[in-house]
Amino acid sequence: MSSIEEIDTDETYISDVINSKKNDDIDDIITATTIAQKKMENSIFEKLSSTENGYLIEKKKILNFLSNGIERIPMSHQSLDSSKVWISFWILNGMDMLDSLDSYPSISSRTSKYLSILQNDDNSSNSRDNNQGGGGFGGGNSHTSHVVSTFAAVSALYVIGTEESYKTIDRESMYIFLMRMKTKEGAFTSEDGGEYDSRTTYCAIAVASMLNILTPELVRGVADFLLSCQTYEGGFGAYPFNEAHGGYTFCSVAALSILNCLHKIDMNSLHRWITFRQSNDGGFEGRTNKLVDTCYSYWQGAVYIIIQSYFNYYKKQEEEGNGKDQQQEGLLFNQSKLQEYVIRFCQQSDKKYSGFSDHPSRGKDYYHTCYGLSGISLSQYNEIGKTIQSLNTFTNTFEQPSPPLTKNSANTFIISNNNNNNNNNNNNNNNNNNNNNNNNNNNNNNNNNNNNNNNNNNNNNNNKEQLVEPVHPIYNIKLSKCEKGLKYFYSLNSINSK
Ligand SMILES: CC(C)=CCC/C(C)=C/CC/C(C)=C/COP(=O)(O)OP(=O)(O)O
Ligand SMILES: [Zn+2]
Repeated sequence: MSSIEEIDTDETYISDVINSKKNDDIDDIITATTIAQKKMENSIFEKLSSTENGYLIEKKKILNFLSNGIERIPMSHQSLDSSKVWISFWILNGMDMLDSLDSYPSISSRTSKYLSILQNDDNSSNSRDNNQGGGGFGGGNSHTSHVVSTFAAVSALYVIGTEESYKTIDRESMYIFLMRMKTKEGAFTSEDGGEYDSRTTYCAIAVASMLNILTPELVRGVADFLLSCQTYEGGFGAYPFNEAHGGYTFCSVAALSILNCLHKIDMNSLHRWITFRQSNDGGFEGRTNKLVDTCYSYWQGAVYIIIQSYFNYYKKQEEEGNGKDQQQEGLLFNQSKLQEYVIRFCQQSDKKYSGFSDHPSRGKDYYHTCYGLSGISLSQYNEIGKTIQSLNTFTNTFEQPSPPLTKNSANTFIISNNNNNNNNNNNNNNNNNNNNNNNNNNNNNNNNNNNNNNNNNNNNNNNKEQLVEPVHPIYNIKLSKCEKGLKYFYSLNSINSK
């Protein structure tokens, strides 16, 4: 994850940039971010001129990196002790997206057992009114429960997808825990006495929906809280009046989708905001005028899919009314450029290992490797939105999940060298993102992106081994594992809410 402090602002470089400043135009104002952006563009130019980095996902080496991490976490990660559960999820999910986890049954079983140790399921002193007690998962050994760690643990157990992993979860104590986290504002706190925001609220709602404990009592007031986080820019902040941010926009929009409340969002303003978040580098930025980062390939990418799925839902109804068949188009962002950013610029490989970094000149890590793969996956399946329409609660079909997309049935989109030539040309016309919200001329973005995608569509079916498994945009879990888990938990009795 990036922050201003992480940006290397060496003084010679800054003075070079300042000296090259020609006039007082507002676009020439120099900040830490504009300098970091310039540096990033330079490292992209270097990668473009070197033959080293190609367009292929180095699946075997990524698998080496991930499977090695489950055995031994490097010393550099020791500060992430409270994120052990997250590291488990990033690694397992990465392996699963490469369709390899199930060939390592011992890893799955050992991780299930490990995660069960992190669960605080002792409810002996619990009532829904007191503010201490059990339920949920902690982030590391002997840690108290945290809603975000709980989401990671439940997701990891879903990814493992065995009876052993499902049975690890104590739904009764989980429900008590989540109800205890609920605030009068309709949000959920992170832990007893902790902070609340759209991220902790998404985690609670996602967990409850995955475990079939999403009761009316639990969801009351939640949509209103999330809706109040939408900003004048169109994206969502962590809480009301906070700056719009990709991570929190994902949380709000994904949770509102689970709650079947997408129609209450100012969708045109959200769509406009997110359209400006794909930069000329191909990657997504999280906020206006900030750097692109690999992890937003998922956080923002998923929101694009949800928006598209929402628009398609209404379009479909309209077209069915007119007796027309629904045409499947490309996605609403430039799929080719996104894949190029992640694979060509942010894949960091040596002889044995490979993974993704946030920016082109940085080292790989498990977090960006997981979300890089998720983002690639979302951009490879043009019909993903159709699947979530039946998996999500537009039609309240949690009880009857539809068959997942498979590699064979999907209309896929994989980057190749040929695509890149097209893209370079398109990119000149496609003034995709000036990071400037005042620039209404850029409203043609989507058309350009769609044209670009459509030009490239189905050009590349010769390279199916470059596909990453399709993931669910709302849960970031492989569709087949999502369906399996939902079927299991929705075959159990729903929770007794009072
Ligand atoms: C389910 C779950 C846990 C969701 C979390 C979603 C979330 C909040 C993701 C944001 C991750 C991120 C790159 C933060 C950096 O913010 P920054 O302000 O340092 O970076 P910026 O410059 O890109 O804005
Ligand atoms: Zn990141």
